[in-house]
Amino acid sequence: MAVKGLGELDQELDGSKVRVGIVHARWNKVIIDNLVQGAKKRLLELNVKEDNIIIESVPGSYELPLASAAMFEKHDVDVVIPIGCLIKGSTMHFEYICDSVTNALMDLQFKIYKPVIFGVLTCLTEEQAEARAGLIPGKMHNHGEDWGAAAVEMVTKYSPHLTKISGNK
Ligand SMILES: Nc1c(NC[C@H](O)[C@H](O)[C@H](O)CO)[nH]c(=O)[nH]c1=O
Ligand SMILES: CC(=O)[C@@H](O)COP(=O)(O)O
Repeated sequence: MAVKGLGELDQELDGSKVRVGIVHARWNKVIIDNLVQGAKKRLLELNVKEDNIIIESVPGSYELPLASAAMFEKHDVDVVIPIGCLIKGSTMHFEYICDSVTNALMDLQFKIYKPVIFGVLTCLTEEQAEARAGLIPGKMHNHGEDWGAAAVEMVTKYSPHLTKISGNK
């Protein structure tokens, strides 16, 4: 039995009223395309309406935090799934972007009290990224699917309980 993964849900999820923003980087496009497609597939399976899934792109993962913040205002979404794929090169570029993007996405949640999913792969090799995008048959599943499910779960379970602390309606 697989140890990794989201595990079983503890309640049924219905995304029929949930609006989701997906903002994805264009770096490492083959990986990104599959991750976005996996996230969208899972959202539709959880009854999110196609019209309520708004997808935009940015150049690279470094641009994801600001664009994620803007998605809430621009499209009035309940949750954003920023999707990126960072692959280690030969400089410290990878480490700085991994660290700053991760922190910025976490911080964003506590500025606006709305869920921001962590849809960023931080891989040491292209093969690691391909496996996590479900591109190597029999190896790993498409992690985009997990991010779609996490988005609906976070809105369903927690968004209604963040109104007092945030002042959001
Ligand atoms: N090396 C990767 C990048 N680099 C680009 C930056 O994210 C950014 O777009 C640029 O520095 C302009 O601000 N982005 C990825 O998403 N993945 C990488 O592996
Ligand atoms: C996008 C860059 O700035 C690039 O030079 C970083 O190089 P590397 O990915 O090999 O660390």
